[in-house]
Amino acid sequence: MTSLNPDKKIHVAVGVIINKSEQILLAKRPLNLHQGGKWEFPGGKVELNETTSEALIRELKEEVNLDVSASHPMMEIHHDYGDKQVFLDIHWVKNFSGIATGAEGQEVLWVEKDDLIKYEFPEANKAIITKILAE
Ligand SMILES: Nc1nc2c([nH]c(=O)n2[C@H]2C[C@H](O)[C@@H](COP(=O)(O)OP(=O)(O)OP(=O)(O)O)O2)c(=O)[nH]1
Ligand SMILES: [Mg+2]
Repeated sequence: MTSLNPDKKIHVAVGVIINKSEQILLAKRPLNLHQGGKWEFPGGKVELNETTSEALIRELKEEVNLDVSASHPMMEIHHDYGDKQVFLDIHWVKNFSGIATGAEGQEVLWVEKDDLIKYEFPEANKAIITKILAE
């Protein structure tokens, strides 16, 4: 990222959503998107004048139809995919209601923490999985 192109790095709000059974919600990225076909933690781009928590509330309603009441910072990851540079601002989401559904037609799954290693994620997510398993 250079000062001449401050918008080049995409600020993404990412939610590690945990239910009462300690399972974590995964969604499959649509094939046509960047890193398509891989599993992700739901989330999306933070808009101007929006906090990460606000972006998560909006994105998790849009993407998986959950009503989030609070989220808490977990970690930040800067990653360069070559074709795209991302700043992932990852939050824990433990306070929510509703039934998770792929509101945009994507596959969604509640997964046991120990099973996370069985899924294919974008490269930047490795550190997130490590952190979840250390909890
Ligand atoms: N949501 C999410 N994005 C991730 C994860 N890991 C990872 O590298 N990313 C990257 C992939 C994308 O380059 C970027 C998310 O951007 P996106 O374009 O899908 O954001 P969005 O959901 O707001 O999509 P859009 O509707 O604005 O197009 O972050 C993850 O676990 N969850
Ligand atoms: Mg998204």
